[in-house]
Amino acid sequence: MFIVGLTGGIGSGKSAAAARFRHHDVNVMDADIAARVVVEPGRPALAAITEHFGADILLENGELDRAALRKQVFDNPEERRWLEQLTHPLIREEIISSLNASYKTHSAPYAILESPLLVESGQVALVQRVCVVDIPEELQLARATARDSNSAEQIRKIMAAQLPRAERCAQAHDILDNSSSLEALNAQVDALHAQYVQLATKPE
Ligand SMILES: CC(C)(COP(=O)(O)OP(=O)(O)OC[C@H]1O[C@@H](n2cnc3c(N)ncnc32)[C@H](O)[C@@H]1O)[C@@H](O)C(=O)NCCC(=O)NCCS
Ligand SMILES: Nc1ncnc2c1ncn2[C@@H]1O[C@H](COP(=O)(O)OP(=O)(O)OP(=O)(O)O)[C@@H](O)[C@H]1O
Repeated sequence: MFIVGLTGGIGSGKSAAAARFRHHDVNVMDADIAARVVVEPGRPALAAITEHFGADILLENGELDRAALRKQVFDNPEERRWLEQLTHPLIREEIISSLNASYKTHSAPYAILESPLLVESGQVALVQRVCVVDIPEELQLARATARDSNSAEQIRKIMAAQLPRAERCAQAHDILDNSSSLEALNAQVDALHAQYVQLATKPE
């Protein structure tokens, strides 16, 4: 299966680009969803997180208190690394099984793995090509702050835990410039889609 990794920092426009790929009936697998599945109640990872951080890290209904954990890990790089060494291998397994389960459910001849940490987590090994959604960091901060309940300070901390813009772009085969309108982004996605269809169907 030809898989394109779609990455970019928080608020760069991955979901917006993914929506346009879906419009072309491309199977898009979202790593953030896999990351939520592996910490659902009953999963071993949630028990390990509760043991490490204490029962206060759970909501009354037994689910993970994501806001509480977000605060813990983005204020403290050591705790973040602890969480990542626990969850990243599980997220990777979840991505592989979801991609296998959804194989051939869409008409496009390739799939997309949408992941904010494609490079940082090593998920890049699962894909044949890397597409980066790129915007200047100030715009990233402005869009992410406008969308989320997170403060600008919190978004800055999350950005600091991700690859710097230049390093991420250096990994890219393709770059989607999302610094202007959604129409401009969509036009770039349409062009890349045509290219990916060709790449995925060309004879070996
Ligand atoms: C800390 C948690 C509980 C916060 O949950 P919350 O619902 O507030 O955020 P959500 O999961 O939707 O992530 C929002 C964005 O934060 C960024 N982000 C999340 N985890 C990380 C991380 N470890 N390092 C850098 N950025 C991250 C990404 O841009 C992501 O899109 C959660 O992000 C988490 O479990 N992170 C560790 C797992 C992970 O690395 N996930 C990223 C996908 S592989
Ligand atoms: N070209 C654009 N013009 C204006 N707003 C945009 C544009 N692209 C995306 N946005 C807005 O910016 C915010 C971030 O975009 P989006 O959710 O697609 O980013 P993301 O990379 O998926 O973020 P995250 O990693 O946090 O999930 C959203 O509110 C979205 O509507």
